[in-house]
Amino acid sequence: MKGIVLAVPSKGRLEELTRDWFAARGLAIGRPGGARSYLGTMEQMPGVTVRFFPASEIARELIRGNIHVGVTGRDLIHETSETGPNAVDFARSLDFGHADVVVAVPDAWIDVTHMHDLADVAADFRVRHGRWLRIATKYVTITRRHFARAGIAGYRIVESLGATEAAPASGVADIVVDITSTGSTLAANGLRVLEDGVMLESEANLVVSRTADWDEDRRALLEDFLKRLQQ
Ligand SMILES: Nc1ncnc2c1ncn2[C@@H]1O[C@H](COP(=O)(O)OP(=O)(O)OP(=O)(O)O)[C@@H](O)[C@H]1O
Ligand SMILES: O=P(O)(O)OC[C@H]1O[C@H](OP(=O)(O)OP(=O)(O)O)[C@H](O)[C@@H]1O
Repeated sequence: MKGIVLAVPSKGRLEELTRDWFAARGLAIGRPGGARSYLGTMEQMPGVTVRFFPASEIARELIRGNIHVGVTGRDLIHETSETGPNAVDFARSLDFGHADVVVAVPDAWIDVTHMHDLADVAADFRVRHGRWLRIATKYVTITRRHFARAGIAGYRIVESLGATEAAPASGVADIVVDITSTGSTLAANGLRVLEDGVMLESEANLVVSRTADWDEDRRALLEDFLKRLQQ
């Protein structure tokens, strides 16, 4: 029988929580080769091949159809490509990895509380400051979509791979789009989320690829797998 490939996070904050989640449902994931090995085991489901990838690569490979099922953040599916959400099914939310992708501005921008205020700022920015409004983010796709919806076109994205919240204070950008969970990183950097600035609510999900190679055997296996996780 043909099997299915399940990808789980190899590192980062989702790794341990994912393994705990499966173990709690009687489907323990083993990593016999240790933390440096990228092949795992799920003894209770012999048809399932477990692979370890970074969460962002899991999103990309699910969309491309190179893996059948994976655990990753909802935000990463939306960010990886505009059409990402159409290429997958969010089979279930896993109740961890909760975080929001938000637009945040410096506390000092007291008149800017909503996206429409930001639209006014962006429209004037070039005349006032001689340059475009700069947004620091690693969420480029989500930012473009959300800003287009809000009718904001006058901005430039400064791609940031870490410590995004530091960008306004260091003069690298004016505002940020980033993920927030407790809000403490934004607060510590003197930034405030706009009142309608939540662009996406994310959490870890069990995601099924629609573009992967599915046949009858694999569908039956998926059904069995999902049934065993139903609790
Ligand atoms: N502070 C947070 N609290 C909860 N979940 C978060 C938080 N920050 C990010 N996440 C979620 O965790 C997932 C990414 O996890 P993580 O940063 O460990 O992944 P990664 O791909 O290994 O990261 P990187 O390669 O950027 O280090 C995303 O879905 C994101 O929404
Ligand atoms: O709202 P909070 O609970 O403060 O969490 C938000 C922070 O968590 C993430 O950073 P991470 O720890 O992944 O570091 P990074 O800068 O390397 O992405 C995110 O980019 C924020 O900086």
